[in-house]
Amino acid sequence: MTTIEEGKRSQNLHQKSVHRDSAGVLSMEGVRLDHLAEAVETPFYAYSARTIAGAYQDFRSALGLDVGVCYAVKANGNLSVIALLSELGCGMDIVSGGELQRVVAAGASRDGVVFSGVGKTRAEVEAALAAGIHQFNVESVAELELISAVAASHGVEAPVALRVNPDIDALSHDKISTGRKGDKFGISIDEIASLYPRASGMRGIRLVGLATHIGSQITDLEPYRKAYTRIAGLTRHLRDLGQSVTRLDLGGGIGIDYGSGFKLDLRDFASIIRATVGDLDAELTVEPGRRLVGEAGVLVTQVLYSKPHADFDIVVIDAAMNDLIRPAMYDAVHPVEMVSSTEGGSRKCRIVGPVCESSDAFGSFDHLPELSSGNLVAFLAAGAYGASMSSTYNARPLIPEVLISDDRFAVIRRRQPIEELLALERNPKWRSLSSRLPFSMKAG
Ligand SMILES: Cc1ncc(COP(=O)(O)O)c(C=O)c1O
Ligand SMILES: N[C@@H](CCCC[NH3+])C(=O)O
Repeated sequence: MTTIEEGKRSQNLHQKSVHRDSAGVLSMEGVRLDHLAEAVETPFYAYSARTIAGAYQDFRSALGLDVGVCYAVKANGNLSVIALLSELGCGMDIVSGGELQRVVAAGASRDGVVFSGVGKTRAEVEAALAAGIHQFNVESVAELELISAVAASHGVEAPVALRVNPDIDALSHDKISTGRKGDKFGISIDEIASLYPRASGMRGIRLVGLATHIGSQITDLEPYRKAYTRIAGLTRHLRDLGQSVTRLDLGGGIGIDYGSGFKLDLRDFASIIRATVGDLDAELTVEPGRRLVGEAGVLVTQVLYSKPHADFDIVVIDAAMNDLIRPAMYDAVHPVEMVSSTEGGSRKCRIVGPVCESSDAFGSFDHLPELSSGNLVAFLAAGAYGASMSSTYNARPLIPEVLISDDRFAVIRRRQPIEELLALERNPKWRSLSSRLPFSMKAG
């Protein structure tokens, strides 16, 4: 990932969800973002339904119909986004009971759900079994044993793939790499050959195959080639041992363009899949998140104040790290654009949010005009891991999300009224632990 000092303008505005209309105003599917900012108070996220659908179709046409696509819900779990992808035929990759509830509430098919994650609880396993999901991607022996016991106690079999840690460096940011030895994800590739036959004999387990996921925002195909080659070798080895391996889940992680002008070509990704695991006659699945929704979203925000310095201005906007944590957490830089283009020179600025942390900063930029109070700016490529990672730090309410489709918009998450949060804190309900409560009544 780029560092915070390398803030860029978007090199390919036309490839993104927004364009400049004839008046020079940033628009999404015919909706002017300045008009939207009058209808929905800033800051807010706006997503283009057409761009999300287009991103899904890109996967479909690159991979062909025989590779399943499960959307990694963590990237953007808004029900309208899940529903949009599900209606197009996309399956879902979840990592928590909450995401399962979201998928069910959005009306997505439960038999298209894959459940990943290192810390599935008994309650989550029970909920997923009751929902009849497609597959558990199991990340440890202890988790396998829990699923076995829970499924057997309910008299059902859990469809299980073992998530392999292939010990491959995805060459992405350290904090979002998941497939190196020592990362917390998956089961070491060295252990799988002995574990697989044991797992296939466990009660309550229907072992269907292998899964892997090496990291996120991957911009180099070689790690995929290496990881999938290892998975192919392992599959052949297991089959030589007489084991049945019918499904391979190849994970997600395909990167998007955050302003460099470069992103992986999905047809090259598809070629690697075909070259490595394509001849294994297995059901193949990929789990993209960011690549399906990232470029579809913008964060629209307003300048509050500008503080002039000798060489640059510190520009305080009304969005902050609690709304978009990626710059603070990964030193990521999202391309920024004025909503209304202005003629004239540029002035170096450092864009910061109002939160009381020095890391509440969005980057340094030198392509923008001198910014002043009331100017609208939009951070691009903010559809993934934006709203879904937001928080209420500094008692800032969660901001609205808006879906735009063909000249129309719908508010799909409203600004969270602080009163809702305050009610419980103001009136704590005291209870005694002496009475044993059923699980469903526990605090929470
Ligand atoms: C198991 C799993 N699958 C899929 C994804 C989706 O990743 P991305 O949004 O980078 O495609 C993630 C996140 O890294 C993940 O942990
Ligand atoms: N949250 C990360 C991606 C993590 C993907 C999930 N393992 C980001 O914003 O880039």
